[in-house]
Amino acid sequence: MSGLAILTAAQMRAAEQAAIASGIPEYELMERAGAAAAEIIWRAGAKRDLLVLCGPGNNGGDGFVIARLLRARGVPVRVAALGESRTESSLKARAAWNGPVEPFDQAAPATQIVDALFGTGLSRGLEDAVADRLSSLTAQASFSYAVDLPSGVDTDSGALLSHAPLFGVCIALGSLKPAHVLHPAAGLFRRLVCADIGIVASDQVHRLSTPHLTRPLTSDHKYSRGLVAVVGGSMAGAGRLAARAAARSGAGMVRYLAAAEAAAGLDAIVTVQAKTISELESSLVDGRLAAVVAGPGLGSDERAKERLAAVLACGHPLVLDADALTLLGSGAAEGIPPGSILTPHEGEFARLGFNLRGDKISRATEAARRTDAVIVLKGADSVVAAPDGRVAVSSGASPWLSTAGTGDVLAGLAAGRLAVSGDPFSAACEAVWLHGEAARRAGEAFAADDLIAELPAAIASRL
Ligand SMILES: NC(=O)C1=CN([C@@H]2O[C@H](COP(=O)(O)OP(=O)(O)OC[C@H]3O[C@@H](n4cnc5c(N)ncnc54)[C@H](O)[C@@H]3O)[C@@H](O)[C@H]2O)[C@@H](O)CC1
Ligand SMILES: Nc1ncnc2c1ncn2[C@@H]1O[C@H](COP(=O)(O)OP(=O)(O)O)[C@@H](O)[C@H]1O
Ligand SMILES: [K+]
Repeated sequence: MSGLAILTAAQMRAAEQAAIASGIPEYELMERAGAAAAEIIWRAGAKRDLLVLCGPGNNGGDGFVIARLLRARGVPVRVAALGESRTESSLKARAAWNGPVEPFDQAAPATQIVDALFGTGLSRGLEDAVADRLSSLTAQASFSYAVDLPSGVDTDSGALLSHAPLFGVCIALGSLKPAHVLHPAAGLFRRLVCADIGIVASDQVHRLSTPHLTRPLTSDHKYSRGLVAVVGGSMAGAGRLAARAAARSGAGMVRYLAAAEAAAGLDAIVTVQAKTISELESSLVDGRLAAVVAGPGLGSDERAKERLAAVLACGHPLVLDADALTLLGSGAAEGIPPGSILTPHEGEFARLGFNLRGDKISRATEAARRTDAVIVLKGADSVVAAPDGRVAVSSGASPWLSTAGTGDVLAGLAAGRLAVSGDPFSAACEAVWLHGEAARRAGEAFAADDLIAELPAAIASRL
């Protein structure tokens, strides 16, 4: 499963250098980038008047190419530059522009605006006056495009180095960058398009793509399709949400290992009384178990600790979430069975005690390496990282997911997919995608239970 590649600024520069070494001149890359962007702008805005804001580097160079090509198609184009062009290619692009260049601080608004001020070379925030003017010109335009990146964002972390407006379209050049998928930068445009300019890049880190799921075989039976156990705890509702999500994930069978007299809320789920540690231990002794979920509603007292210890000792691939992560704390680097998945949100991630700084992709990748488990670092931009360095980043999930219990649903779903395929990275990717798709189908103001009801349709859409 692989989607669009995501490259850091340094990786993008290396890929660009490799393309140049293979015989494509840098200026040719700029012409390709400008042509691809001009085509997208032409299709959206046709002959509406256009203002291109050009910065001093190659992002500005792309802007001059866009201006020239659209003017040749009959678009009334004006160009405003922020100072002189400073790179060889941008000087060439500027020289090829056959119209006037206005000073940036005096440019009048236009129906369409192109932000080609800064891209991957931005090293610090824009000056306030520049950021304010960019925002004001963008707000006054009906069509707005950010070339490569909205000016003011940090390419590798998605942080805002200065304030930036909301753009209609962001035109990523050559490949995606982390700022296209990580918040807050990923929230600065309504639509993202990636223009192919002939750069070849590894997709070790990529945008989460739509999964290809398979139907059960005629030879399948409930155990071959995957047996999931959900470890119940003191807050039974959370465990039941996980169990019911697992039951609608495509897995063959779900057992709910109850800590109290409570059924799982779906007759198809087999409730096993596992109040005592020895009951829990013996219910986990089953070679057919393909995935065990623990954490949702587990609790944080001594009993919960003992239950978690029994789970960690069982040897089956685990999905650990919520209280299990909090109880693990800094013990997460040891003792997690192979093939497991951890699904922390940022708060739980911090409690795992890795003391990692930096962008979300790097932190999740390092945590996956240290735990030898797949990490799903959740949020509006969920990062799925495998110990071998593969990463998939999901963006664009419904903000309505920020409601209680949706994480429990994700944990059960991940366990179900893990039981089906046995591959923790693809299982986690499938779960995050299906979770997002179920949310899209559930619409607005849904409860976590409603999300579960949408899972079969979400799965059906990918068969
Ligand atoms: N990497 C590639 O493969 C390609 C890159 N292209 C374009 O080139 C861009 C990168 O170009 P550059 O590396 O020249 O960088 P940028 O054009 O993003 O800007 C860097 C320039 O701005 C200055 N600068 C940085 N932060 C500033 C600030 N806050 N205020 C004032 N000046 C500041 C720097 O000193 C440098 O001169 C990409 O985003 C893309 O648009 C395309 O031309 C084609 C291919
Ligand atoms: N603003 C948001 N936009 C998109 N998805 C979100 C947002 N906030 C949370 N989510 C998703 O919702 C789920 C919440 O999980 P979690 O925080 O563990 O909640 P709970 O513990 O209540 O189940 C995660 O899958 C997360 O990625
Ligand atoms: K830009």
